[in-house]
Amino acid sequence: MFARYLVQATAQVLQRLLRFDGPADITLTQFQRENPKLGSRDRFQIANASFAALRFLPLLRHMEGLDAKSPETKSCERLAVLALAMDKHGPINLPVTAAQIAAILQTAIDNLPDPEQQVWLSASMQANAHFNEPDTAALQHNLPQWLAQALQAQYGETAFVALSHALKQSATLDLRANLLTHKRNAVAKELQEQGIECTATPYSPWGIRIQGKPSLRQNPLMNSGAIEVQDEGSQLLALLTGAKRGETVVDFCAGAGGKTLAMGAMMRNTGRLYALDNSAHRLDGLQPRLKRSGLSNVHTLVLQSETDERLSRLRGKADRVLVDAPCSGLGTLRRHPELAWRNQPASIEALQQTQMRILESAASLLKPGGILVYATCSLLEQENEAVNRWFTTSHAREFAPLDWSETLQKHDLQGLQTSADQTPALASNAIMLMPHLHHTDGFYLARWQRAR
Ligand SMILES: C[S@@+](CC[C@H](N)C(=O)[O-])C[C@H]1O[C@@H](n2cnc3c(N)ncnc32)[C@H](O)[C@@H]1O
Repeated sequence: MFARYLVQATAQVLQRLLRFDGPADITLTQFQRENPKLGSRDRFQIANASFAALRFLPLLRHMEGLDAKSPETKSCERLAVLALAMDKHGPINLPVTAAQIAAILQTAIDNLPDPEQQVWLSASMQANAHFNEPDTAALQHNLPQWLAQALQAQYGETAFVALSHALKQSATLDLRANLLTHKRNAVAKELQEQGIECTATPYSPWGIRIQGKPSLRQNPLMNSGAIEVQDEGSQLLALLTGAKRGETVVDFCAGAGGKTLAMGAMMRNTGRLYALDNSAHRLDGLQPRLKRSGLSNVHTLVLQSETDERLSRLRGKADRVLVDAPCSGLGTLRRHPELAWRNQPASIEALQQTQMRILESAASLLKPGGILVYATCSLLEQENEAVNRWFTTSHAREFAPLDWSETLQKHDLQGLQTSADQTPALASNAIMLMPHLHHTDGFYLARWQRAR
């Protein structure tokens, strides 16, 4: 049976999450901090149920929504019961069937702390017995209509179904071994000796995939800088920049430095690596990680804007520039399911303008022959291929699109190349990492070389 306090706590979290005014993981951490008496099992259940609710919101609303006029608190309690039941029921197989819905509702009935709710749940069960599968596209993909339409048009029906299913799964916990100071095998062995099951990631030469979600916060390997939590896709993005010893490399949108740290290790702590961002708060997050990493070749700079005049010092100097652009983050729905609901078509248009402005300024930092990499964790053509086309056309005299085949071959990563039935046809200088194909977050990468 679900304890009454557990339903209430989950409902309180949902009430905050459904305002869609911030990242879900931060809201959840904040709630946990405010409620220190919750045990670790409760925290785990609340987190799982809340994420299930964000992933399957239309489905839960459909199951709950027979009495749509119920006040917000009551509605959140109902959603909490359903989300806890969904989590207890186990993975949802898409397409959702009437039998699956009935099983979730039955789990809810069987575990109710409050018998009053049985009336509502029984009514829901009866109504859902007439659930008409072909009429419920939105309940199958559980995405906002505008987003589902955009992805369907871009990827085609088969790939869209596989992709939307993959986006509903919870992401694996991936680590990057810090090859500056450690060997991947040695780190993996130490984790195993601690009782943490893990394997090497399929593509990244630095990656370790953990089974389950053990807490690593106090782990000595973390404290010593031997490991960083980083999705395999992010690791590959850093790898594919090709950063080398002795080079001048700019990470234009460094944030808390996930890719900066990986590129610093690739450069073997030589050369100069600039970590830039317009958010001081995000760059602050890099400092403790830098300390642990053993890197001393990183220089951070908080930008006023992408055209900050202090950038003139770097103009024409860089061998490589990475633009890990601010984007919708729709490729990361496995870990940030709220982004499906926080983004809107108008916000995508605004993002595209920012992406172009940043790319324009970042390109000016390259020396002749230097390489520019543009990346997003978006799945939308507007933030990816459209920006690529714009840059290629508007800078045709100075920047040549550079395809990826040589680099993929060098790292034995030909498996990353997708065919036209898996992703939309991509420009010759672009590749995508996809949750349903590569089991990473979704990433788009394009690159160009500056004329010599
Ligand atoms: C996708 S995130 C980068 C993530 C980071 N590279 C990592 O690996 O953790 C995009 C970053 O771009 C930064 N940003 C947004 N607008 C910017 C601008 N105009 N100039 C520079 N950075 C900007 C954001 O603060 C954010 O940290």
